[in-house]
Amino acid sequence: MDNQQQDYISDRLNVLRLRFIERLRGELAYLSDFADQVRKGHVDELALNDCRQRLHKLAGSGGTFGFPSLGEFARDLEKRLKREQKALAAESDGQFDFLPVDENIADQLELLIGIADLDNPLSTERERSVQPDEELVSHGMLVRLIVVLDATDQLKALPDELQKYGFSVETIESREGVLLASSADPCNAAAVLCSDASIEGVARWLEAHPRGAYQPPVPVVCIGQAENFDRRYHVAQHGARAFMSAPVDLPELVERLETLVQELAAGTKGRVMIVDDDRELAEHYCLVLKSAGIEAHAVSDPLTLLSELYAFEPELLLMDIELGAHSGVILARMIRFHARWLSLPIVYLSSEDDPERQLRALSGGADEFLVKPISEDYLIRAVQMRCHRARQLSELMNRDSLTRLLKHSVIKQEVERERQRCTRGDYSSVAVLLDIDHFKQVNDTWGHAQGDVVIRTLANLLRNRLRESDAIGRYGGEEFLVVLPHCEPSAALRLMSGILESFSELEFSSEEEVFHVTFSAGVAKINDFSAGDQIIEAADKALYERKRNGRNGVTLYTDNA
Ligand SMILES: Nc1nc2c(ncn2[C@@H]2O[C@H](COP(=O)(O)OP(=O)(O)OP(=O)(O)O)[C@@H](O)[C@H]2O)c(=O)[nH]1
Repeated sequence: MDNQQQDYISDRLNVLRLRFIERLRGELAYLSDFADQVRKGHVDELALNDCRQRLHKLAGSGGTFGFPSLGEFARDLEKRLKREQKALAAESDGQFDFLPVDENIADQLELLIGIADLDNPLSTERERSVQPDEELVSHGMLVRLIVVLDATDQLKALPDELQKYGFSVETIESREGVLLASSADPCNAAAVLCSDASIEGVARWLEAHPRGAYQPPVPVVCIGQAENFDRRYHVAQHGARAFMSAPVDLPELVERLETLVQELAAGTKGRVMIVDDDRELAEHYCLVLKSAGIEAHAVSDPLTLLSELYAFEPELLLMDIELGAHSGVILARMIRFHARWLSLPIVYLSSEDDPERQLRALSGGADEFLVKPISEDYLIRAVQMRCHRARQLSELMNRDSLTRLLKHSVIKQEVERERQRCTRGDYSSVAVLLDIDHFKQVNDTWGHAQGDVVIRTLANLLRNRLRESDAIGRYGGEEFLVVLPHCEPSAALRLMSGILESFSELEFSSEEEVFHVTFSAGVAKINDFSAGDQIIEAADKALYERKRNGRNGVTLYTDNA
């Protein structure tokens, strides 16, 4: 997010605060009038309920917009009113139009009005948070690594080797003066690689380049000979996230880097829907989350909740408990009627702070409670953590454990979904089926474990070389299926030929012997077919054709393939 967007968010937050103050004036006038009615004995059940709901809203939003004491006072008064309401209902048994509300409530309301100093809200100024540069941390795009070279030469060959896997690699010297004076900015790197001898200097260098408020530190991967506990402890103490023994096993290192890169990207992202009938508050939360790079969407009308869920597909739902005439607890139960949303984490964001009532509300189908008012910092971190966990769970369900690519059934569905999308949008998309050549021979010669390394390496290479919008799945044992939206077959052929060449150049080693592996691919234009299965069948025919005519190449499906 650039400075302009951050400024826009700050301006919008200010507008919302001013709007809240305007609304607060109206609310206070209402409460003052209500206090009069209490003194005159002119309060009925409906009015009492209305007043309690207004206090509930103030309790939730006061602190957020710079009036924390007012919020707290409103919360206490709301509880008081709730008790009063219960007692009066039991006493009157519905016999009277007006309820004999305790005059002390009127006194309390007047006190509340007195503490609301509308001209002096507390500052809710926020720090400008620095956003992760998505291009450099997310999968499918150029991932930037920094290799810190030193006299030990342990990392000398790494830059060239890592570039073959599709990483963009920058090198710098480890000598402290050079490192600190270097123009290389580690903040935008997905990882820093160094030897164990350089770890202290690297740690100091990273300290001099702190990342943004809500970003995890740049992961450091340390490579060295340190076999003993003390050395490894020293490396961990200086912040290394991974340690690998030299000489480094390249596919293992690439895999570790891939995991770190994905964790880094996943840790800061998120897709959240906020349901709150208080429009300003909902928009405020949205803006706060957006300022930290989280996608957020606000819904104020419970009637549109389900359709908005399907349209936005959130990873997390934050919902108020009292939504005017509707209850968040019942809405949570309704959401669970739909199998699609059974695993959606639902968190109540409410001013309800009574643990007993919170527990009762949770039994309705939600997972957790966050109590309003909530600080911006806490909201962002809480959402980031929960989205991260939700994504981990969904990855477990949808991803293959060996390669972390989409599972067979998921990638198959993706082909059909893309067919529908590109037909609707009238653009060209492509599906590619890839199969490793003579893979049985690889297993037979080098062993099954080495065969697994080859499969994982091709998965990593595909992840690095394809766009984030592309879908990559493990279709079978050594077979991969890729969906390339917005892509012409000619471009897919060029792209696959490039990946094919890189893959054939990679060196695998077993028992000191080096071997190379190739793959073949079949390409089909998605738009040419009326069902997903036909597309996969066509790509498979093209792949078979390729295998027949000499492997290590790409073939486009044509009617006579
Ligand atoms: N190591 C390993 N091997 C697997 C895995 N899944 C499938 N295989 C093996 O992959 C091999 C596929 O062999 P074939 O289908 O005969 O094809 P191929 O040897 O690749 O020959 P061509 O496709 O004609 O080039 C079989 O030996 C499977 O046992 C896996 O997860 N790990």
